[in-house]
Amino acid sequence: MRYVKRAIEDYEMIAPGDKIAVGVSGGKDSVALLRILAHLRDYSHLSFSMVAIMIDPGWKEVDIGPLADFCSKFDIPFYLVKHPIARIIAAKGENNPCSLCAKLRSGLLYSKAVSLGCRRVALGHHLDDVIETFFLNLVHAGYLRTFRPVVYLERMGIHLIRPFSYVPESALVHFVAREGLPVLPPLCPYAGKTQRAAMKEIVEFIAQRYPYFRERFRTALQNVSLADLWKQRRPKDDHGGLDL
Ligand SMILES: Nc1ncnc2c1ncn2[C@@H]1O[C@H](COP(=O)(O)OP(=O)(O)OP(=O)(O)O)[C@@H](O)[C@H]1O
Repeated sequence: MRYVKRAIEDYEMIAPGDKIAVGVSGGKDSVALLRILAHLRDYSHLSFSMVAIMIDPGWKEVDIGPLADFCSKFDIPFYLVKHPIARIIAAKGENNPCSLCAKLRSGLLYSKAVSLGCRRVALGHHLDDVIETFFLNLVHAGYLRTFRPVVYLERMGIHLIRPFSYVPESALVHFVAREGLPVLPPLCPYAGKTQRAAMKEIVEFIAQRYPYFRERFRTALQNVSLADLWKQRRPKDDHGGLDL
């Protein structure tokens, strides 16, 4: 909770009167995010309201009952948006299904949020996601780049916020178990099989040797010595980072 509050403060993620849409996959991270934001809504000086939005891409049948009950218990309006993303991907014979699925899912999530009057969309990305994304971009695309705690999407007029940006994944695993939160089975057939899983192993390998690695990584992102980076390539040489 301390880390979440600090990230929210450091990056001014929540303003008085905000209505926040929480993107919920049913996985542990987004369910933990729902629980913690509901707690902050009810017991902190922050004054905001929230809704939960789940995009069902139609990979398989999922019983969302436990999640809907959980939302109702904590007074969080729950919206399920069904869209045949899985069918679209199968019809296209897509060779990068994760990227297309993520794009379509995000579009649906942001549009639903806007239609509900939400100008902030909260996502459950945590510190391990930040580090893994950095390494994915480094290794596969040759970029020093990862996602930010807050991003303004001008086209949609919304801020994406990532309140778990300072929180290591292990803390969320413990939190979810301790609170007995209702985590649904993965919606996605590719879960755990992506390139990200390989990066997870590498991050864990380094952290075993250097226990403060994750924390150091976070502070490093806030202490970039730009003057020591190399001369940048011209924009026409820019092939873009990985779409992660
Ligand atoms: N189907 C979905 N509907 C709404 N929001 C989603 C959905 N899938 C992912 N998100 C949002 O995007 C974030 C990152 O998605 P990702 O697929 O990387 O999930 P993850 O790291 O496995 O997290 P989680 O444990 O919440 O599934 C999630 O934490 C959630 O906020």
